Amino acid sequence: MSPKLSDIPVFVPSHNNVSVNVSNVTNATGTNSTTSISTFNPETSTSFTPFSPSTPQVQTNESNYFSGKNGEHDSQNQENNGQHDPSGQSRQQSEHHYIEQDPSFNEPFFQQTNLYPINYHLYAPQASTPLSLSKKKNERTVNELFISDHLRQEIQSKNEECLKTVIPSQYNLPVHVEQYHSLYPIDLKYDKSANSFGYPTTIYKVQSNDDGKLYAMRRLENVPITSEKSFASIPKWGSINNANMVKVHEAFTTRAFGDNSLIIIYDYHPNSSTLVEHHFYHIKQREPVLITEDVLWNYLIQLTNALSDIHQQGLAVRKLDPSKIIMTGTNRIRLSSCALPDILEASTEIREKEKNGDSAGVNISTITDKLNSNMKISETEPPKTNIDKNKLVELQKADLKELGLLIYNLAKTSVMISDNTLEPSAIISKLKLSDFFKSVLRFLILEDEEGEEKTGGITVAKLQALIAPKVFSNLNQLQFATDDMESQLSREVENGRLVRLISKLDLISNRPENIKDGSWSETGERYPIKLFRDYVFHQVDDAGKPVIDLNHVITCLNKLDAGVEENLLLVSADEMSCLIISYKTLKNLVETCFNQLRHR
Ligand SMILES: Nc1ncnc2c1ncn2[C@@H]1O[C@H](COP(=O)(O)OP(=O)(O)OP(=O)(O)O)[C@@H](O)[C@H]1O
Repeated sequence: MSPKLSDIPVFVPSHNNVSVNVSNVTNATGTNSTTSISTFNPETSTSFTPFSPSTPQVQTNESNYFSGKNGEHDSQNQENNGQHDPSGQSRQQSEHHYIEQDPSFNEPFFQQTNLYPINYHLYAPQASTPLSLSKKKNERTVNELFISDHLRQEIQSKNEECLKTVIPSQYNLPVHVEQYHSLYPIDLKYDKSANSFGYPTTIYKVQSNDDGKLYAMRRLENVPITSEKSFASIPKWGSINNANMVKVHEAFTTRAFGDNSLIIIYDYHPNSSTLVEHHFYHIKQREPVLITEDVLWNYLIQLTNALSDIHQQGLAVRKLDPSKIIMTGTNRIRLSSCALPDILEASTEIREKEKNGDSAGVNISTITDKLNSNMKISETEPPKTNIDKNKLVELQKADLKELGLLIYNLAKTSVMISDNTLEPSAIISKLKLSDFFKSVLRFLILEDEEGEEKTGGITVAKLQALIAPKVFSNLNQLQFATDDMESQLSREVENGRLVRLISKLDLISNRPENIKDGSWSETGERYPIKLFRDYVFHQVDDAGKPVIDLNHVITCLNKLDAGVEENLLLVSADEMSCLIISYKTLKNLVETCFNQLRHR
């Protein structure tokens, strides 16, 4: 049986009782009471002595005053609000406990924080199957209050990747290469394949000592670069900011690895995978992703976007290989080794000229000397690029053809082709793709010499015009994705607000330096804050089990942060004292106490 509100002994400040009508305090039985009752008034009460009569005035009958709907909780939580029940009578437990939705998860949500690897769902365990929850329209699950689990997991594992380190000596790595330190081999297979560029290649996550940021350092071993003219295109590459290209920062040679390594510094994109890894390998228990027409359109549009900027800068990619395109987020791809083919080709040309007695080259020691004196090649006066115009046009056409071949090869994986003698045109006809897509593929890879003479050949501009209708639907999806991200962000903004509030509450309550005299948290303005903290975080049910209900915590903290007029009933753990106070008053108290703390 629930007690009547009028039976509850009321907190009496040491002076100046203010009588209020408590009609807006919902009592334990859910009916409104109009009993006249004293409220706590911090302005008139500077010190508070907890009311502890020798005979408890609180009726400890079989259910206490938190046992029913009390106006502070939604209908889901009303059974979770029991504080310590001296009678020991147990009450049916709430079905909506935050933890208990997952039977395998027996620990309270904060108890697994130091386990490794990180449990990404620690912050808000996933409801077993959200679809099976029959919720009312106004009801929310815990998951809906936070950033989605999938996105959080993705961001956290990226952050984790950023923090990874190895001991340099274990991997035979230099402690630093120029201003870049904390080298971490990204490709943990540590496989130094020479397939792509003809030189063994490794890629490291590094940190710059200049700006503290992380970068990806690609190293090619033993590259015979003899002139800084090999780096002539780097400033141009560095000036390109394109969403589908990994930004190039600088290039130099170094002897830090004990050889003559060529180094290129790129933006670092944690947890990325190459298209080959993404579509053809099982990595980290992830299934290879199926290549559908939507995926192909998506790649075609993004790569066209990258080529467009690169060609406009008077450059060519020269290498459009699926192992040199990385997936840096959901459906987001980037060209990952730009500038490298330019450097290698320029250095070969220079070496050829040197062999033929041309003095265009500069000795490698000159470059290393410059590097040793901290002079970066990307910062020097850029030597003139000497790709002639006709060659550039040819290279750019080759880029588009390579793009066509890349998409064609990816598309081909979706059909079984037993006859190896089939021409590409016949294979394209067999593909289970729309006619529109097939016509774009034909345009890219089957444009014959004759057609080229008539039309001037393929260019990015022509490709852009051809795929324009698809670009708009892609744009539409992108904008939806941005909307989704924004709504996720707005939820986290709310959570950030609550973290600040919890920090304030914790800074104010139970300060160890004041425990001896008990004068800080136990009396005056701090007392209601302490009781509120217990009310939010330290409730126990009738069986003495802690009530772990995140909904209750968030609801109360939100009301406190908003400073709503609603009153709530706070009871001390020994049930000797209780008080009625509004969230608004509590909010002011928290602010006052926090400011006092700052000026102590
Ligand atoms: N800028 C970057 N930031 C973060 N990771 C990257 C970056 N560029 C590449 N990677 C990652 O580094 C790994 C190795 O890339 P790499 O380009 O060497 O591919 P690969 O398949 O090893 O090719 P190769 O056979 O040429 O060595 C891949 O997992 C790729 O996702």
